[in-house]
Order: sequence, then structure tokens, then C-alpha cells
Amino acid sequence: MGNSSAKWRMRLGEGIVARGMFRHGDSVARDTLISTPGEPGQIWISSVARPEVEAELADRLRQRWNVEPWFARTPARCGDLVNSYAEPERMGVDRWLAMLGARNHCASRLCLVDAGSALTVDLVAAAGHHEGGYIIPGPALMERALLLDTDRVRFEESVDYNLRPGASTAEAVRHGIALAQAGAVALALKQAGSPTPTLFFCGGAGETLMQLLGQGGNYLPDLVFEGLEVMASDSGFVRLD
Ligand SMILES: Nc1ncnc2c1ncn2[C@@H]1O[C@H](COP(=O)(O)OP(=O)(O)OP(=O)(O)O)[C@@H](O)[C@H]1O
Ligand SMILES: CC(C)(CO)[C@@H](O)C(=O)NCCC(=O)O
Ligand SMILES: [K+]
Repeated sequence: MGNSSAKWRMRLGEGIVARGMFRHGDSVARDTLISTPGEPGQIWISSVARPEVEAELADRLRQRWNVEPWFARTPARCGDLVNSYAEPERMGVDRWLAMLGARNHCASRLCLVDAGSALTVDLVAAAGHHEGGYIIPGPALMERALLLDTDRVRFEESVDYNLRPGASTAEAVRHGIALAQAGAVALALKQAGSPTPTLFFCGGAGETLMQLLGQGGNYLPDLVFEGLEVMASDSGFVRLD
């Protein structure tokens, strides 16, 4: 559960048998989850939503399947991944789990970009310690902030994100946001220095951002799910084999 949407997938043995997403408040899309056939023995959740939203979802899942969902919380360490926060539980568990997931794809230094409601950029050293990260407003938040606090930044057209200088309000805003998003990642990479980290992208705008940046990388939309499975098994909560 992110700040804009919830994503879910159902695993049966080695296979993913169903998946979906719903925006908060979209009860029709949400009910696709509730009406999915199958009898999950366990339900694992990564959430950065408010406690009331978590409680409501947990209630529905309990009613539907009679299973107590397990909410992952950010720990100080998991395996060789070590949190940099003095108060580890304050780090969004989506960031933590995506890093954990990315570590399974790559043993070297890595940079993880999650382009969701917020754009997060996190660096993990080869040995596994979190070097630190950045939290930046995502494209929709940037656009809303501009519209809220200006009178004349207004437009009707829908314009794609690209890096060319804009020749209308719509282009200047959308291209400016693209520049801010890709520029932030480029500068984070410059700041990171060497060895050059392996780049990973996830989140709703991850693929677009990877293309805008043009420095290659791996777009892996399921990194949070993958990390959730690592953490659930590491917690002794379940065995996946
Ligand atoms: N294909 C796309 N191209 C460009 N921007 C996109 C695309 N898809 C989504 N976005 C933008 O990226 C941002 C994040 O997208 P989205 O809300 O789907 O992410 P998310 O990963 O579900 O977020 P969260 O996990 O925070 O709920 C939004 O501002 C959205 O407008
Ligand atoms: C930054 C977001 C919103 C990204 O989804 C989430 O990870 C979050 O709510 N984090 C809490 C603050 C932190 O990670 O330090
Ligand atoms: K996210």
C-alpha cells in the first residue's frame, strides 16, 4: 500500500496466480482483490498508509479469508542489509523492502529509484549498509504544488514528460517536472561517485523515468513484493520452499 495506490499479488507455490492494483477509495477495483478465488494461508503487507487505512484493509482481509495479515515493519537490519536510520522504524518500509529485493538481483553497490507518489533514491553499499537516500515529491505532487501556489500556471492539455524546453504552459510544467525528476536522480548518481552503483527502478513512473534518464538500469516493478517475501521468510514467519 503506497500513498496513491495499493498493489497486490497472489502466490501459489512458485507462481504468481493473480495480481491487481487499486487507487485509494476505488472500491470497485479493491473488490477485485476480495473476490479473487483461492484460500491464502498467509497475507503479508507493506504499507506506508495511515493506521486507520491499514486497519480497514486488515478487517476486510480477515472477514474474507479469516487470516490475520502480517504487516512488515522496517528493522535495523535484515540479513546483511543494514539500516542507516537511528530510528529504523521511521524509514518507509517500501524503501526498505525494495532495497532488500534489489539485493537479491545484485551483489554490488546499488542505487534504487522508486518513482511513486514520492520519488525516493536510496544507495546501498556492496557490503549491505544503507548509505542514505533522498525523498523528493513525485510528478503529480510537483504539479499539484505548482497549481496550488500560483494563479496563472494553468493548462488543459495533457502533455508527455520529456526534457525539451517547453513552448507552452503545459509543456513548460510537464517538461520541467521531467527535468526535476530525472535531474534529481542524475545528481544523486554524480554525488554517489564511484564505484558506479547498479541502477534499479520501480514504482508507477519508474519505467518512464528510466527512459528519461537514459543511463540504463533495471526496471523491476515487483521489488517491494520480492523484499516482502525475503523479510517474511527471514522473520521465521514462513518458509517459502
Ligand atoms: N507511465 C507513466 N508515465 C509518466 N508518469 C507516470 C506514469 N505512470 C504514473 N506516472 C506518474 O508517476 C507518479 C506515481 O505513479 P503511481 O501513483 O502509479 O505510483 P505508485 O508506485 O503506485 O505510488 P505509491 O506506491 O506511492 O502509491 C504519479 O505522479 C503518476 O502521475
Ligand atoms: C517516502 C515514502 C512516502 C515513499 O513511498 C514512504 O517511504 C514513507 O512514507 N517514508 C517515511 C519517511 C522515511 O522513509 O524516512
Ligand atoms: K512507493
